Amino acid sequence: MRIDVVTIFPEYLAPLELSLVGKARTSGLLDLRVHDLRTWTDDRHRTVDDTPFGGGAGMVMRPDVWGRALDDVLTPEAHLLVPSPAGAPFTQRTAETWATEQHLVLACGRYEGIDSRVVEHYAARTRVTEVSLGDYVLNGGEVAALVVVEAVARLLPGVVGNPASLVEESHGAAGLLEYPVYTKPPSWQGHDVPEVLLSGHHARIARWRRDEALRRTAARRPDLLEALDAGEWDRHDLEV
Ligand SMILES: COC(=O)c1ccnc(N)c1
Repeated sequence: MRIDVVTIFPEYLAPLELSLVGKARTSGLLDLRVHDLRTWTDDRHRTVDDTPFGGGAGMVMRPDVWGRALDDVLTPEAHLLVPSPAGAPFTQRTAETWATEQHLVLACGRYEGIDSRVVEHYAARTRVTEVSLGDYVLNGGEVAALVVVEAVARLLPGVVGNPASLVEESHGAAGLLEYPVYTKPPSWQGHDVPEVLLSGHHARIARWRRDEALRRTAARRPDLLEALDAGEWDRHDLEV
């Protein structure tokens, strides 16, 4: 998979040289390219913004600079992603879908955002999605780009050592939050690991984990349970 990120702060994306995503780039599993938007400016001051039509505070990113950048970076198979608080919610399901794409391009806005004609222009010739991480505002799209790239890249075959570890995560296939995890020592600060996990009885352990996932989800994210097909579980499961 190829991912391009266009930003005025390329160094914001430096963490993607580390750990699993960094290894995926080195191994060639992920072709990640980070571009400085100022490459496509046309003046001595390398200007990327201007005052907003209609007045108001702040500055807006210019369409001409973004147009030259995206014309260079986009390919026919690209999906253009624009992080924005006004975007569609980014979820694990979104990450799973985007992990099957050939080419993602992330356009990171700053200031008050990118001139709206940029999305309008490219929506007529490629797939464009404005994407939101949640109901809050950031100073720019770069942090959102880090999240999207990590959430997608880790799903690419070969990136995570043991694919089985992707199955039982929060928001995974079962649509539940993940169960609590423990390691040595069996007792720590007076807290003991649940006995069942030391029993070696795999069926009981699996049942305990499912019950804990259901209990946590019901307590913290009842909205996720509403989304589950009612036939897949019964509320009496929680009164064990
Ligand atoms: C400038 O971008 C944002 O503020 C942003 C991007 C993605 N998700 C958000 N919740 C905010």
